[in-house]
Amino acid sequence: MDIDKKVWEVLCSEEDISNRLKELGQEISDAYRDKKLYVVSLLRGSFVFTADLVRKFDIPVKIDFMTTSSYGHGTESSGSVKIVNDIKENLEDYHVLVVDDITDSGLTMKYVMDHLKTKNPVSVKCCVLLDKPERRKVEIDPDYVGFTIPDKFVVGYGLNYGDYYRNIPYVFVVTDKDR
Ligand SMILES: O=P(O)(O)OC[C@H]1O[C@H](OP(=O)(O)OP(=O)(O)O)[C@H](O)[C@@H]1O
Ligand SMILES: Nc1nc2[nH]cnc2c(=O)[nH]1
Repeated sequence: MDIDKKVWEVLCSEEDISNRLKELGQEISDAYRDKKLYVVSLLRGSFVFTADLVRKFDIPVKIDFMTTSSYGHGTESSGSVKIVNDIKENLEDYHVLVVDDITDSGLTMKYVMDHLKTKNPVSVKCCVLLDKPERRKVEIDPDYVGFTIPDKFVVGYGLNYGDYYRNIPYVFVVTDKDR
């Protein structure tokens, strides 16, 4: 895909995202009030979403990061998820909320949640900004979803294309100029 020969179509604007994050932040705060919450954010894609989401919480929270990788520079999952960097903290006694930018095939989230369960937390749930259920290869139904989106490769707000565009403050899809 040569991105210069494409049209950018905004799918979730900055305003859409900001409004939805306020709702999600409240919902999650209410669900975990008086519980010990540990957010585990999956780098690299979720760094923008996590930073904005946790600032909407009105409860205390611990935050750590794992680096996972399965797409490389392409638009299709390699099918195998790598944990490039694991978290160091002991999760016993904590309710874990895994935060990621997108669930597509579901392979990353399933793999990470199964991995974190071996660390004996009280519970493991997940929150994703974008859910693309049409693409699922494994059974997973995210607990908190910002937006359910169609089967399109999306970019921006943390999501990359060829290692670029993560800093664009909204989510967009790329389509052919002559469409
Ligand atoms: O549901 P899946 O098909 O597994 O896809 C979702 C994963 O793909 C992307 O990560 P990627 O492996 O591209 O690494 P990145 O976070 O560095 O962008 C994205 O950030 C999710 O973690
Ligand atoms: N940038 C990007 N990464 C992904 N990883 C899984 N699905 C997607 C997607 O639609 N866009």
